[in-house]
Amino acid sequence: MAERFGGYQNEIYLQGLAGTTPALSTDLTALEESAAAVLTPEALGYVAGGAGAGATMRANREAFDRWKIVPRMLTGATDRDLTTTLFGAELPAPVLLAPVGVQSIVHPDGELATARAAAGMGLPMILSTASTRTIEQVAEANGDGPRWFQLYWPNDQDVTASILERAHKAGYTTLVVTLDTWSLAWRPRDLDRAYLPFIRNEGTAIAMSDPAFRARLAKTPEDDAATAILQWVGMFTGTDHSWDQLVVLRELWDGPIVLKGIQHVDDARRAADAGMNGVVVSNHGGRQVDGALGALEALPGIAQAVGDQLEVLFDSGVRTGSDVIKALALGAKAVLLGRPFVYGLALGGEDGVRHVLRSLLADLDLTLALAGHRTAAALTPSALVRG
Ligand SMILES: Cc1cc2nc3c(=O)[nH]c(=O)nc-3n(C[C@H](O)[C@H](O)[C@H](O)COP(=O)(O)O)c2cc1C
Ligand SMILES: O=C(O)C(=O)c1ccccc1
Repeated sequence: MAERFGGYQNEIYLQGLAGTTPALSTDLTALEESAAAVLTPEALGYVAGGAGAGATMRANREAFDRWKIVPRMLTGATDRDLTTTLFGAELPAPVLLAPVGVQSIVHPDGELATARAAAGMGLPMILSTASTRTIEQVAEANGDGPRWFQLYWPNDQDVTASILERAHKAGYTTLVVTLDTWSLAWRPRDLDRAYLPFIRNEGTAIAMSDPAFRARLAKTPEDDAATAILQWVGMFTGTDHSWDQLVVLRELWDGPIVLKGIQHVDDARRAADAGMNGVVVSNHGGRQVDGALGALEALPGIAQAVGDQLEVLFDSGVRTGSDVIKALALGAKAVLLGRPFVYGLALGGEDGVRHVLRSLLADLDLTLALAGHRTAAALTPSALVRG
Protein backbone atom coordinates (compact mmCIF):
# COMPACT_ATOMS: atom_id res chain seq x y z
CA MET A 1 0.00 0.00 0.00
CA ALA A 2 1.15 3.49 -0.76
CA GLU A 3 2.47 5.52 2.15
CA ARG A 4 -0.15 7.73 3.84
CA PHE A 5 1.43 11.14 3.89
CA GLY A 6 -1.81 12.70 5.12
CA GLY A 7 -1.17 10.89 8.41
CA TYR A 8 0.96 13.84 9.54
CA GLN A 9 -2.33 15.70 10.08
CA ASN A 10 -3.58 13.14 12.65
CA GLU A 11 -0.17 12.99 14.27
CA ILE A 12 -0.18 16.75 14.83
CA TYR A 13 -3.71 16.82 16.25
CA LEU A 14 -2.97 13.87 18.55
CA GLN A 15 0.16 15.57 19.85
CA GLY A 16 -2.09 18.50 20.63
CA LEU A 17 -3.86 16.30 23.21
CA ALA A 18 -0.52 16.12 25.03
CA GLY A 19 -0.22 19.89 24.85
CA THR A 20 2.30 19.97 21.99
CA THR A 21 2.03 22.12 18.90
CA PRO A 22 4.37 21.93 15.88
CA ALA A 23 7.73 23.64 16.39
CA LEU A 24 7.49 25.17 12.91
CA SER A 25 4.42 26.41 11.10
CA THR A 26 2.56 24.00 8.83
CA ASP A 27 1.98 26.96 6.49
CA LEU A 28 5.13 26.87 4.38
CA THR A 29 4.51 30.42 3.16
CA ALA A 30 4.96 31.60 6.77
CA LEU A 31 8.45 30.15 7.19
CA GLU A 32 10.35 32.99 5.54
CA GLU A 33 9.15 35.38 8.24
CA SER A 34 10.05 32.92 11.02
CA ALA A 35 13.47 32.32 9.47
CA ALA A 36 14.09 36.06 9.39
CA ALA A 37 14.33 35.95 13.18
CA VAL A 38 17.14 33.37 13.22
CA LEU A 39 19.18 34.22 10.11
CA THR A 40 21.77 36.92 9.65
CA PRO A 41 20.45 39.72 7.42
CA GLU A 42 23.01 38.62 4.80
CA ALA A 43 21.85 34.99 4.75
CA LEU A 44 18.18 35.95 4.74
CA GLY A 45 18.75 38.39 1.89
CA TYR A 46 20.65 35.78 -0.06
CA VAL A 47 17.97 33.08 0.27
CA ALA A 48 14.83 35.21 0.03
CA GLY A 49 16.13 37.70 -2.52
CA GLY A 50 15.70 37.65 -6.26
CA ALA A 51 16.96 39.41 -9.34
CA GLY A 52 16.27 43.10 -9.96
CA ALA A 53 13.01 44.42 -8.58
CA GLY A 54 11.59 40.96 -7.85
CA ALA A 55 9.06 40.95 -10.70
CA THR A 56 9.75 37.34 -11.69
CA MET A 57 9.58 36.10 -8.12
CA ARG A 58 6.12 37.64 -7.92
CA ALA A 59 5.21 36.31 -11.38
CA ASN A 60 5.99 32.78 -10.17
CA ARG A 61 3.29 33.06 -7.51
CA GLU A 62 0.85 34.90 -9.77
CA ALA A 63 1.15 32.12 -12.35
CA PHE A 64 -0.03 29.60 -9.73
CA ASP A 65 -2.85 31.89 -8.64
CA ARG A 66 -4.19 32.10 -12.20
CA TRP A 67 -5.00 28.38 -12.24
CA LYS A 68 -7.78 27.01 -10.03
CA ILE A 69 -8.49 23.42 -9.07
CA VAL A 70 -12.01 22.17 -9.84
CA PRO A 71 -12.82 19.58 -7.15
CA ARG A 72 -14.78 16.44 -8.10
CA MET A 73 -16.97 14.45 -5.70
CA LEU A 74 -17.66 10.75 -5.00
CA THR A 75 -14.65 9.53 -6.93
CA GLY A 76 -13.52 6.92 -4.41
CA ALA A 77 -10.30 8.72 -3.54
CA THR A 78 -9.88 7.07 -0.12
CA ASP A 79 -6.56 5.32 -0.80
CA ARG A 80 -4.16 7.59 -2.59
CA ASP A 81 -1.09 6.79 -4.55
CA LEU A 82 1.46 9.60 -4.82
CA THR A 83 4.20 7.48 -6.33
CA THR A 84 5.91 8.33 -9.57
CA THR A 85 8.76 6.85 -11.56
CA LEU A 86 11.74 8.88 -12.76
CA PHE A 87 14.42 7.25 -14.89
CA GLY A 88 13.34 3.79 -13.78
CA ALA A 89 13.37 4.57 -10.06
CA GLU A 90 10.10 4.71 -8.12
CA LEU A 91 9.69 7.70 -5.80
CA PRO A 92 7.22 7.75 -2.91
CA ALA A 93 5.96 11.16 -4.07
CA PRO A 94 6.57 13.51 -7.01
CA VAL A 95 8.84 15.84 -5.04
CA LEU A 96 12.61 16.34 -5.04
CA LEU A 97 14.78 18.73 -3.04
CA ALA A 98 16.03 21.44 -5.39
CA PRO A 99 19.76 22.04 -5.60
CA VAL A 100 20.53 24.87 -3.19
CA GLY A 101 24.11 26.03 -2.67
CA VAL A 102 25.83 27.37 0.44
CA GLN A 103 23.52 25.75 2.99
CA SER A 104 25.97 26.38 5.86
CA ILE A 105 24.97 30.05 5.80
CA VAL A 106 21.56 29.06 7.21
CA HIS A 107 22.50 26.15 9.53
CA PRO A 108 25.82 24.70 10.75
CA ASP A 109 24.85 21.18 9.60
CA GLY A 110 24.24 22.54 6.09
CA GLU A 111 23.79 19.94 3.34
CA LEU A 112 24.31 17.04 5.77
CA ALA A 113 21.02 17.80 7.54
CA THR A 114 19.23 18.08 4.20
CA ALA A 115 20.74 14.79 3.02
CA ARG A 116 19.55 12.99 6.17
CA ALA A 117 16.03 14.39 6.02
CA ALA A 118 15.69 13.60 2.32
CA ALA A 119 16.93 10.04 2.80
CA GLY A 120 14.50 9.47 5.66
CA MET A 121 11.64 10.40 3.34
CA GLY A 122 13.01 8.51 0.32
CA LEU A 123 12.95 11.71 -1.74
CA PRO A 124 15.91 12.56 -3.98
CA MET A 125 18.23 15.30 -2.84
CA ILE A 126 19.93 17.20 -5.65
CA LEU A 127 23.36 18.24 -4.40
CA SER A 128 24.57 21.63 -5.63
CA THR A 129 28.06 22.16 -7.05
CA ALA A 130 28.17 25.11 -4.62
CA SER A 131 27.83 22.84 -1.59
CA THR A 132 29.56 23.62 1.69
CA ARG A 133 30.32 19.88 2.14
CA THR A 134 32.04 17.53 -0.24
CA ILE A 135 30.30 15.16 -2.64
CA GLU A 136 31.46 12.23 -0.50
CA GLN A 137 30.40 13.70 2.86
CA VAL A 138 26.89 14.37 1.59
CA ALA A 139 26.67 10.89 0.08
CA GLU A 140 27.57 9.39 3.44
CA ALA A 141 24.92 11.44 5.24
CA ASN A 142 22.40 10.48 2.55
CA GLY A 143 23.12 6.77 3.09
CA ASP A 144 20.89 4.63 0.90
CA GLY A 145 18.67 7.57 -0.06
CA PRO A 146 18.36 8.55 -3.71
CA ARG A 147 20.71 11.34 -4.75
CA TRP A 148 21.25 13.42 -7.86
CA PHE A 149 24.09 15.84 -8.61
CA GLN A 150 23.69 19.39 -9.96
CA LEU A 151 26.52 20.74 -12.09
CA TYR A 152 27.65 24.31 -12.46
CA TRP A 153 29.59 23.60 -15.60
CA PRO A 154 33.25 24.64 -15.16
CA ASN A 155 35.22 26.08 -18.06
CA ASP A 156 37.87 23.40 -17.48
CA GLN A 157 37.22 19.94 -18.84
CA ASP A 158 39.56 18.08 -16.50
CA VAL A 159 37.83 19.61 -13.49
CA THR A 160 34.41 18.80 -14.97
CA ALA A 161 35.48 15.21 -15.57
CA SER A 162 36.92 14.85 -12.09
CA ILE A 163 33.81 16.20 -10.33
CA LEU A 164 31.49 14.01 -12.40
CA GLU A 165 33.61 10.95 -11.73
CA ARG A 166 33.47 11.63 -8.00
CA ALA A 167 29.69 12.09 -8.12
CA HIS A 168 29.24 8.85 -10.03
CA LYS A 169 31.48 6.91 -7.63
CA ALA A 170 29.61 8.34 -4.64
CA GLY A 171 26.29 7.01 -5.93
CA TYR A 172 24.65 10.08 -7.47
CA THR A 173 22.51 8.64 -10.25
CA THR A 174 21.26 11.59 -12.28
CA LEU A 175 23.05 14.71 -13.47
CA VAL A 176 21.25 18.06 -13.42
CA VAL A 177 23.03 20.70 -15.50
CA THR A 178 21.94 24.20 -14.54
CA LEU A 179 22.02 26.47 -17.57
CA ASP A 180 20.35 29.64 -16.29
CA THR A 181 23.00 30.67 -13.76
CA TRP A 182 26.27 30.58 -15.66
CA SER A 183 26.72 34.06 -14.25
CA LEU A 184 24.96 35.58 -11.23
CA ALA A 185 22.25 38.14 -11.96
CA TRP A 186 21.93 41.67 -10.61
CA ARG A 187 20.67 40.97 -7.08
CA PRO A 188 20.17 44.19 -5.14
CA ARG A 189 19.65 42.59 -1.72
CA ASP A 190 23.11 41.02 -1.93
CA LEU A 191 24.75 43.94 -3.72
CA ASP A 192 23.57 46.45 -1.12
CA ARG A 193 25.35 44.41 1.56
CA ALA A 194 28.25 43.55 -0.76
CA TYR A 195 27.52 39.95 0.22
CA LEU A 196 28.52 36.98 -1.92
CA PRO A 197 28.94 33.71 0.02
CA PHE A 198 31.56 32.04 -2.10
CA ILE A 199 34.04 34.88 -2.06
CA ARG A 200 33.99 34.20 1.68
CA ASN A 201 34.81 30.56 0.86
CA GLU A 202 31.26 29.33 1.62
CA GLY A 203 30.07 26.85 -1.00
CA THR A 204 33.44 25.92 -2.48
CA ALA A 205 33.99 22.58 -0.67
CA ILE A 206 33.56 20.42 -3.76
CA ALA A 207 36.21 22.25 -5.77
CA MET A 208 38.60 22.73 -2.86
CA SER A 209 38.54 18.96 -2.28
CA ASP A 210 38.94 18.15 -5.96
CA PRO A 211 42.32 16.85 -7.20
CA ALA A 212 41.91 18.32 -10.70
CA PHE A 213 40.96 21.74 -9.31
CA ARG A 214 43.82 21.66 -6.84
CA ALA A 215 46.24 20.70 -9.61
CA ARG A 216 45.50 24.07 -11.24
CA LEU A 217 46.75 25.98 -8.17
CA ALA A 218 50.37 26.91 -7.38
CA LYS A 219 49.64 26.78 -3.64
CA THR A 220 47.03 24.67 -1.86
CA PRO A 221 43.75 26.35 -0.81
CA GLU A 222 44.91 25.78 2.79
CA ASP A 223 48.06 27.88 2.13
CA ASP A 224 46.48 30.54 -0.07
CA ALA A 225 42.71 30.67 0.20
CA ALA A 226 42.30 33.98 -1.61
CA THR A 227 43.89 32.75 -4.84
CA ALA A 228 41.94 29.50 -4.70
CA ILE A 229 38.67 31.39 -4.29
CA LEU A 230 39.42 33.63 -7.25
CA GLN A 231 40.18 30.53 -9.26
CA TRP A 232 36.79 29.08 -8.18
CA VAL A 233 34.92 32.20 -9.23
CA GLY A 234 36.65 32.28 -12.61
CA MET A 235 36.11 28.60 -13.27
CA PHE A 236 32.52 28.14 -12.08
CA THR A 237 30.92 31.46 -12.99
CA GLY A 238 31.11 33.76 -15.99
CA THR A 239 31.40 31.16 -18.78
CA ASP A 240 28.46 30.32 -21.04
CA HIS A 241 28.52 27.14 -23.10
CA SER A 242 26.80 26.06 -26.33
CA TRP A 243 24.42 23.28 -27.34
CA ASP A 244 27.24 21.51 -29.20
CA GLN A 245 29.18 21.11 -25.97
CA LEU A 246 26.54 18.89 -24.40
CA VAL A 247 28.16 15.94 -26.18
CA VAL A 248 31.09 16.38 -23.81
CA LEU A 249 28.84 15.92 -20.79
CA ARG A 250 27.16 12.97 -22.46
CA GLU A 251 30.59 11.34 -22.74
CA LEU A 252 31.54 12.15 -19.17
CA TRP A 253 28.27 11.04 -17.54
CA ASP A 254 26.96 7.52 -17.83
CA GLY A 255 23.38 8.13 -16.66
CA PRO A 256 20.38 10.40 -17.18
CA ILE A 257 21.08 14.11 -17.80
CA VAL A 258 18.53 16.79 -17.00
CA LEU A 259 18.86 20.42 -18.15
CA LYS A 260 17.67 22.91 -15.52
CA GLY A 261 16.43 26.40 -16.30
CA ILE A 262 14.51 25.71 -19.51
CA GLN A 263 11.82 28.31 -20.24
CA HIS A 264 11.37 28.31 -24.04
CA VAL A 265 9.73 25.49 -26.01
CA ASP A 266 12.52 25.59 -28.60
CA ASP A 267 15.15 25.06 -25.90
CA ALA A 268 13.19 22.07 -24.63
CA ARG A 269 13.16 20.67 -28.18
CA ARG A 270 16.90 21.27 -28.47
CA ALA A 271 17.42 19.39 -25.23
CA ALA A 272 15.58 16.42 -26.73
CA ASP A 273 17.54 16.72 -29.99
CA ALA A 274 20.79 16.79 -28.02
CA GLY A 275 19.92 13.44 -26.47
CA MET A 276 19.20 14.79 -23.01
CA ASN A 277 16.84 12.85 -20.74
CA GLY A 278 14.93 15.58 -18.96
CA VAL A 279 14.41 19.26 -18.31
CA VAL A 280 13.53 21.33 -15.28
CA VAL A 281 11.20 24.11 -16.32
CA SER A 282 12.46 26.79 -13.96
CA ASN A 283 13.50 30.43 -13.74
CA HIS A 284 15.70 29.72 -10.73
CA GLY A 285 13.10 31.08 -8.33
CA GLY A 286 13.19 34.53 -9.95
CA ARG A 287 16.86 34.90 -9.05
CA GLN A 288 18.21 35.35 -12.57
CA VAL A 289 16.19 37.20 -15.25
CA ASP A 290 13.98 39.80 -13.64
CA GLY A 291 11.03 40.35 -15.92
CA ALA A 292 11.04 36.74 -17.11
CA LEU A 293 7.73 34.95 -17.28
CA GLY A 294 6.34 33.05 -14.31
CA ALA A 295 7.78 29.55 -14.60
CA LEU A 296 4.35 27.86 -14.52
CA GLU A 297 3.38 29.85 -17.63
CA ALA A 298 6.13 28.09 -19.55
CA LEU A 299 5.20 24.60 -18.39
CA PRO A 300 2.17 23.54 -20.50
CA GLY A 301 3.77 24.34 -23.86
CA ILE A 302 7.01 22.57 -22.96
CA ALA A 303 5.20 19.52 -21.57
CA GLN A 304 3.14 19.31 -24.72
CA ALA A 305 6.17 19.63 -27.01
CA VAL A 306 8.59 17.21 -25.32
CA GLY A 307 6.65 15.38 -22.60
CA ASP A 308 6.67 12.14 -24.58
CA GLN A 309 10.46 12.27 -25.08
CA LEU A 310 11.80 13.80 -21.87
CA GLU A 311 11.01 13.78 -18.18
CA VAL A 312 9.61 17.25 -17.56
CA LEU A 313 10.23 18.53 -14.04
CA PHE A 314 9.26 21.90 -12.61
CA ASP A 315 10.32 24.40 -9.96
CA SER A 316 9.99 28.06 -8.98
CA GLY A 317 7.29 29.09 -6.57
CA VAL A 318 6.05 25.72 -5.26
CA ARG A 319 4.78 26.33 -1.72
CA THR A 320 1.65 24.18 -1.16
CA GLY A 321 0.08 20.86 -2.04
CA SER A 322 -2.23 22.58 -4.49
CA ASP A 323 0.80 24.09 -6.24
CA VAL A 324 2.16 20.58 -6.76
CA ILE A 325 -1.22 19.45 -8.13
CA LYS A 326 -1.29 22.38 -10.57
CA ALA A 327 2.22 21.70 -11.84
CA LEU A 328 1.50 17.99 -12.30
CA ALA A 329 -1.81 18.70 -14.02
CA LEU A 330 -0.01 21.05 -16.43
CA GLY A 331 2.45 18.34 -17.42
CA ALA A 332 5.24 18.08 -14.86
CA LYS A 333 6.21 14.58 -13.75
CA ALA A 334 7.53 15.93 -10.43
CA VAL A 335 8.45 19.22 -8.77
CA LEU A 336 11.54 20.53 -7.00
CA LEU A 337 11.04 22.22 -3.67
CA GLY A 338 13.36 25.20 -3.11
CA ARG A 339 13.24 27.98 -0.52
CA PRO A 340 10.72 26.36 1.90
CA PHE A 341 13.09 23.52 2.83
CA VAL A 342 15.92 26.04 3.25
CA TYR A 343 13.80 27.91 5.81
CA GLY A 344 13.06 24.57 7.50
CA LEU A 345 16.80 23.92 7.64
CA ALA A 346 17.42 27.37 9.10
CA LEU A 347 14.77 26.91 11.79
CA GLY A 348 15.28 23.30 12.77
CA GLY A 349 18.16 21.59 10.96
CA GLU A 350 17.33 18.05 9.86
CA ASP A 351 14.05 18.06 11.83
CA GLY A 352 13.07 21.33 10.20
CA VAL A 353 13.63 19.98 6.69
CA ARG A 354 11.67 16.82 7.59
CA HIS A 355 8.77 18.91 8.91
CA VAL A 356 8.65 20.94 5.70
CA LEU A 357 8.66 17.82 3.51
CA ARG A 358 6.03 16.04 5.63
CA SER A 359 3.83 19.15 5.63
CA LEU A 360 4.02 19.56 1.87
CA LEU A 361 3.28 15.88 1.23
CA ALA A 362 0.40 15.78 3.74
CA ASP A 363 -1.10 18.88 2.17
CA LEU A 364 -0.63 17.34 -1.30
CA ASP A 365 -2.20 14.05 -0.23
CA LEU A 366 -5.25 15.65 1.42
CA THR A 367 -5.80 18.24 -1.29
CA LEU A 368 -5.50 15.62 -4.02
CA ALA A 369 -8.08 13.47 -2.24
CA LEU A 370 -10.52 16.30 -1.62
CA ALA A 371 -10.18 17.43 -5.24
CA GLY A 372 -11.32 13.92 -6.17
CA HIS A 373 -8.10 12.33 -7.45
CA ARG A 374 -6.66 9.05 -6.26
CA THR A 375 -3.31 9.15 -8.04
CA ALA A 376 -0.96 12.07 -8.54
CA ALA A 377 0.45 10.59 -11.72
CA ALA A 378 -2.92 10.60 -13.51
CA LEU A 379 -3.55 14.35 -13.15
CA THR A 380 -4.33 16.16 -16.41
CA PRO A 381 -5.23 19.77 -17.29
CA SER A 382 -8.91 18.80 -16.91
CA ALA A 383 -8.37 19.01 -13.12
CA LEU A 384 -7.93 22.78 -13.50
CA VAL A 385 -9.58 25.85 -14.89
CA ARG A 386 -7.87 29.11 -15.70
CA GLY A 387 -9.74 31.75 -13.74
C1 LIG B 1 19.66 30.18 -1.68
C2 LIG B 1 19.47 29.49 -2.99
C3 LIG B 1 20.55 28.87 -3.58
C4 LIG B 1 20.40 28.20 -4.79
N1 LIG B 1 21.47 27.53 -5.31
C5 LIG B 1 21.29 26.81 -6.44
C6 LIG B 1 22.37 26.04 -6.94
O1 LIG B 1 23.43 25.97 -6.36
N2 LIG B 1 22.15 25.36 -8.10
C7 LIG B 1 20.95 25.39 -8.78
O2 LIG B 1 20.80 24.78 -9.83
N3 LIG B 1 19.92 26.12 -8.30
C8 LIG B 1 20.07 26.82 -7.15
N4 LIG B 1 19.01 27.52 -6.65
C9 LIG B 1 17.70 27.49 -7.36
C10 LIG B 1 16.82 26.32 -6.88
O3 LIG B 1 17.34 25.09 -7.32
C11 LIG B 1 15.39 26.44 -7.44
O4 LIG B 1 15.43 26.56 -8.84
C12 LIG B 1 14.64 27.65 -6.85
O5 LIG B 1 14.91 27.76 -5.48
C13 LIG B 1 13.15 27.50 -7.09
O6 LIG B 1 12.47 28.63 -6.65
P1 LIG B 1 11.67 28.69 -5.24
O7 LIG B 1 12.66 28.43 -4.18
O8 LIG B 1 11.14 30.09 -5.16
O9 LIG B 1 10.59 27.68 -5.31
C14 LIG B 1 19.13 28.19 -5.44
C15 LIG B 1 18.04 28.83 -4.84
C16 LIG B 1 18.19 29.47 -3.63
C17 LIG B 1 16.99 30.11 -2.98
O1 LIG C 1 22.29 31.76 -5.62
C1 LIG C 1 21.90 31.02 -6.52
O2 LIG C 1 20.78 31.12 -7.01
C2 LIG C 1 22.77 30.00 -7.02
O3 LIG C 1 22.34 29.26 -7.84
C3 LIG C 1 24.16 29.86 -6.57
C4 LIG C 1 25.17 30.01 -7.48
C5 LIG C 1 26.50 29.89 -7.07
C6 LIG C 1 26.77 29.60 -5.75
C7 LIG C 1 25.73 29.43 -4.83
C8 LIG C 1 24.42 29.54 -5.24
